[in-house]
Amino acid sequence: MSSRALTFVSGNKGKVAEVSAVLGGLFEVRNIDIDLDEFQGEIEEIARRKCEAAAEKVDGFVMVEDTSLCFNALGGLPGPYIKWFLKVRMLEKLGPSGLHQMLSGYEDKGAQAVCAMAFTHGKGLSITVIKGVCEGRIVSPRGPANFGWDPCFEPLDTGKTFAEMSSEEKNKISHRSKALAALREALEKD
Ligand SMILES: O=c1[nH]c(=O)c2ncn([C@@H]3O[C@H](COP(=O)(O)OP(=O)(O)OP(=O)(O)O)[C@@H](O)[C@H]3O)c2[nH]1
Ligand SMILES: [Mg+2]
Repeated sequence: MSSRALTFVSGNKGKVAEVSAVLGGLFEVRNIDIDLDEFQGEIEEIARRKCEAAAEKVDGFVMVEDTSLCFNALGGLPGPYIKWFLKVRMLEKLGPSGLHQMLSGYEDKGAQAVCAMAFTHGKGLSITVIKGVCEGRIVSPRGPANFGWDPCFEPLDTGKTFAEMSSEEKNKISHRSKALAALREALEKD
C-alpha cells in the first residue's frame, strides 16, 4: 500500500483529529468541511449515501464517516440521530448529562458506539462501507466535555469514560479506531 492522499469530508474537528492520528502515517489525510446531506436509514446506508454525495463534490480518493450511539434500552436509538439528541433544547442543551438522564427509567444502561466509514476512489466507482463497534454503557458524565458524548460513554471493562482517557487510550479501543483498522486492512487488499 503506497502513501496516497485521502480526502476526509467532515465538519467535525474531533473526528478529523482521530482519523489523522490513526491514518496519518499511511496517508496524506486532507480534510474538507462540506455540509453533506445525511439521509435517514440504517447506519451503513447513511455512510454509503454520504460517500456518494462526497464523491460528487471531491475528486479522487474520498472518505466519510457517520457515528451512531445506540442505547440497548431504546432498541438502538438515538443511533444515527445522536447529533440531534445532543442538541435538543428542552430548557437547555440535552448534552451528555441529558443522555444519561434519558435512561433513568431503565435498568439497562448498555450502549454501542458505532462508526460507519465509507470510501471510494471516485465518483461512480464502488463504495466500501466498514463498521467499527465499541460496547459500553451510559454513565453520569465524567471528564472534560471536549467531544460530543465522550463524557457519558464508558467502554466495557475500562472504568473510564472516553473523556477521561488520553487520546492514545481512546484510539486503541474506540469504535472509530476499530473501523479504521478494518479500513486499513481493506485498503491493503485494494
Ligand atoms: O463523544 C463523542 N465521541 C466520538 O467519538 C464521536 N464521534 C462522533 N461524535 C458525535 O456524534 C454525532 C455524530 O454525528 P455525525 O456522524 O453526523 O457527525 P458530524 O455531523 O459532527 O460530522 P460529519 O457528518 O461532518 O462527519 C456528532 O454530534 C458528533 O460530534 C462523537 N462524540
Ligand atoms: Mg454529520
